[in-house]
Amino acid sequence: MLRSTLVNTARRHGARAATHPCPTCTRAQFTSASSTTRRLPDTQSKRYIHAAVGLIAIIGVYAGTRSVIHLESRANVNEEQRKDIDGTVSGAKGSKKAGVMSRIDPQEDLRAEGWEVDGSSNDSDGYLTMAEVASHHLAHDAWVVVEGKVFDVTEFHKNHPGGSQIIVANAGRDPVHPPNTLENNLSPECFKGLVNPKEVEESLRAFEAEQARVEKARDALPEVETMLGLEDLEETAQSFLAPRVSNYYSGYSLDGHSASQNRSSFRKCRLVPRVMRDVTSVRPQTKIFGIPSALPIYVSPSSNALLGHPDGELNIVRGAAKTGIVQGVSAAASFPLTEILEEKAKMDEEMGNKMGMVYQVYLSRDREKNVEQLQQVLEGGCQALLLTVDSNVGDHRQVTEKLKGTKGDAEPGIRMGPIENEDQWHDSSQNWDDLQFIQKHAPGLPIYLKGVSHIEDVRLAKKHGLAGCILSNHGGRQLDGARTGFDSLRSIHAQDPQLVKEIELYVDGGCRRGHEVLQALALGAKGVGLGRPFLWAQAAYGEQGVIRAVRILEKEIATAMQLMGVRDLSQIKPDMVECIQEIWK
Ligand SMILES: Cc1cc2nc3c(=O)[nH]c(=O)nc-3n(C[C@H](O)[C@H](O)[C@H](O)COP(=O)(O)O)c2cc1C
Repeated sequence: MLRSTLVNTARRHGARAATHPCPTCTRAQFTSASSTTRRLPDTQSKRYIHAAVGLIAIIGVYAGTRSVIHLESRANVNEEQRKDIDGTVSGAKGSKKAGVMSRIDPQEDLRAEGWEVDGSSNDSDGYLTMAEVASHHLAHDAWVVVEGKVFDVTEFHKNHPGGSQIIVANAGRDPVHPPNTLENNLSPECFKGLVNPKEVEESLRAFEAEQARVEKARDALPEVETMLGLEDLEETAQSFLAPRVSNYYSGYSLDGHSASQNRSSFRKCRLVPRVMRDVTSVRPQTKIFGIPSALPIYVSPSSNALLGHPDGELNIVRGAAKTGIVQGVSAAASFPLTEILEEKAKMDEEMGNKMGMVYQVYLSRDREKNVEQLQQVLEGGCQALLLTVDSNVGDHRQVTEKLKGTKGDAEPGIRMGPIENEDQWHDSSQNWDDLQFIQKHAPGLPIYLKGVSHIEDVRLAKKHGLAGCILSNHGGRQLDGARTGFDSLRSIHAQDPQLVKEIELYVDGGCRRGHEVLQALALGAKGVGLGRPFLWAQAAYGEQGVIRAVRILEKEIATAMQLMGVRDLSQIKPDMVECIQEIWK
């Protein structure tokens, strides 16, 4: 009976969970060959996988301390399943369905299935309470609940491909995780026991209510055509997304100095247009990372698009393909790379044209993980590699660590423990010698270093035969106080204008207007990356939001080109931008 409760709960997380698993645990599975894993018994596993309830599972990372959310659609629940589900619910609430609450040892079934149950329980029915689970919320003592099962993830989180913090941030709670992902990567000893189904049901209900609210709010949004600037898209998305999602997207490290300066650094420049030139038609086309692009912009790789919208990164694939811009896919994307590539293949066919896609990687402490990843990237046909080098340790987003214990978040009062940098996907030993390893395992792929600030590092990148650098402070999400990408470009251009011509430079961080793109181009950048704007756009309007964001920028870029008196991007010269000390308010 208990098992049926669990299975029914799992059914509610069924079919799409199998195809849209937790991004981070997808990558855990991707690397699971070498780890000690314990699969669910076959029968149970099959029932989970074949369950027909539509689920869109989202595991979200929210700024620094990260959160897990799944969106579930019950639209395709058939009558039989609905009875099952409702029966489970009413059973859990003490209905006439006998058994669920009256078991002496609810863990017996699980033992029979081969789980090691240590007999932990602290309520009269033999279950663990959520209060008990909540007391294990620190990096060195971390439990999570998945489908009513409690796991000790203290050791596991250190190797979690999506980073340690996502697990630690969810320690002590039920992150409403899809079945057959996290638990498949845990050894039997990690299993601690079961949570009372009543409590599991309550958390699902709260989750469903929140999902219904978001869906309703999204349906009531103004037409996408009313969005006139990128900031409209951001405001619109923020108006209805859950605080933890907004907070994750807008999040920054420590005091947010770098994040706010990203925006303001563009205001330290004035454009100096040329006049009386025929600019009846302008050509904003260029190459980004060596790939033809309709505009001198690209989607900067940003994790967890699924947090904001059930189609997540797939929205960006479609929007980028339809508008002809290059998409940077994050190593921490919510969808597995295979699914993103499948969507790309569909779009390539539909558009009769190969869209541009590049993949972002972090160096793992376990290089074997990178080898598998790079193989997938090569086989999948990504056209360049962005190696993010500004994240050799995990981020420190105090603002969201605080949110973890505030109203609207799951368990008031819970705070993160001391930050422990044990995360395998941030390697503080990374250095220039590692480039050989990447070059060896990604033969033929142009490599760009993402997150460079210092001119000497640009010179070293050139010396090591890299295709280019992205001047960036990671959207202000890593080293707070780090110089902005645009300021780095200004400084490097001022010190060594020749260098800017000898290696491709890109900029990201804070760019929100077409004329700002031109400012960067005037100082020698090949293009500008935008991160948050595409996350907000897809969160609010899905694919249409991404298309709208690109159209807004296209119009702004084309108009700015006309007003600057340039017909194509090669006509934008350094003397057309003047940098000043004061910041325009
Ligand atoms: C929510 C979010 C997630 C991000 N995830 C990644 C990532 O996985 N890898 C990476 O290299 N950069 C990541 N970034 C940084 C972006 O690629 C980019 O550097 C930054 O967002 C640019 O600033 P902007 O958002 O102001 O345009 C992320 C940024 C945000 C906002």
